[in-house]
Amino acid sequence: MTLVSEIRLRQVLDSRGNRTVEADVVTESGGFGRAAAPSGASTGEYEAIELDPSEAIASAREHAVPRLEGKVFVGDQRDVDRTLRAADGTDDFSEIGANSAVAISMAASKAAADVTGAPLYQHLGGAFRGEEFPTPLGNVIGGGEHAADATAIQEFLAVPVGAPSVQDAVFANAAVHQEVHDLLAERDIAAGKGDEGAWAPSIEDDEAFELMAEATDAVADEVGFDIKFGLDVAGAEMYDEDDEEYVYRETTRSTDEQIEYIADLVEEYELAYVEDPLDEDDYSGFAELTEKVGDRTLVCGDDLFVTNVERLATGIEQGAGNSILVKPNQIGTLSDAVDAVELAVENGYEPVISHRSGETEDTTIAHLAVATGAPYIKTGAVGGERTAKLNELIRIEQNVSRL
Ligand SMILES: O=C(O)[C@@H](CO)OP(=O)(O)O
Ligand SMILES: [Mg+2]
Repeated sequence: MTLVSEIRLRQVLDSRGNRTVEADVVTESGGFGRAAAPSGASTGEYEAIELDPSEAIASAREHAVPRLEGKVFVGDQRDVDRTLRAADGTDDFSEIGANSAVAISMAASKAAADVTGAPLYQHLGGAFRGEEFPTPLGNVIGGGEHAADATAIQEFLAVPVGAPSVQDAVFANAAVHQEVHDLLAERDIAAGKGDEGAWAPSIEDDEAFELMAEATDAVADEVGFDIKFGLDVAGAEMYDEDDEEYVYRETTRSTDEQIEYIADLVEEYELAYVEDPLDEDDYSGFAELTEKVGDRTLVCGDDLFVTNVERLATGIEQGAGNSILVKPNQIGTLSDAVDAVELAVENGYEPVISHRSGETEDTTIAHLAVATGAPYIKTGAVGGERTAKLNELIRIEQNVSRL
């Protein structure tokens, strides 16, 4: 075991051109790891706190770095993460920032993997990992908080359920993205891209459903395996608390109507996945929808659970959802993220390891997905910061990844 000898923190750019925290961790034996914090736009109310990167760095240098350097063994991830929590001293990382915490936590894991010479997924998951791979959920049409004047539903995601390999799955999602572009062009609909590289046309959700159905069918015919699709509704972003209704482009829906609407969509389009169909406080709405369609589709909590075991435990108690989105920066450390995966799996909830809308070229989540044997990963379909993770999965599948 080797001690952390030095932690360097700096500001770098994320995919939106915003500043974010990058950490380097160096060990006494010369191991090295580097990681950067991603950042959300449709952030949940109960997420750990992201500070302005310069404040996060200053605070981490004052409170966390002195407790880690020369004191903590880099391979003891739980101790690294416990030390970050103790240095912060709050429940939500509001002192050093979840952005500093997650960058240091992930960089430490990479430094530890470097020391042992193992790929990161093996360091995190053990010698027998690397046989099971997640199905990638690929965002191909989107709007909500990720693009102005586009669909009300935040993400329409291709789900290549029948793909024989990660590589086939990743290529299929990119092909669906391309097919949607061609269908939009045929209909003379102009579209730029949203924050995650999905097409962001100014269309009603109904039309997006048609496009997704057509595009996934066309690509499935070409590749010869089944491709379904799913949604991130990002319900909390469309919920108007005063009027107690969900606000779409041209219409509004009460909670009951929203549950009915989503259940009908699951039926009509055989949706494989529905994330945040309801507001982040609505455990009972989630439970009602799960009761209706949970045997046919994944009902996933993102803003509902925020990768937090306490919130997940409440959901499990109430039967709210059957799946959890896992974003390390939402909770602050890798240990916390793994705890959420483990609690989910023990209770029959499917974990989906996820990127943020603001990303970097960091590939930690690809390794985390393989390390935990997660059945799904959500990390976009195209765009350098998205393909960084997807291409890393392809390399891991070929067993040629390092860091
Ligand atoms: O809502 C989400 O699931 C994410 C990622 O797609 O978006 P953001 O990072 O903006 O919260
Ligand atoms: Mg979401």
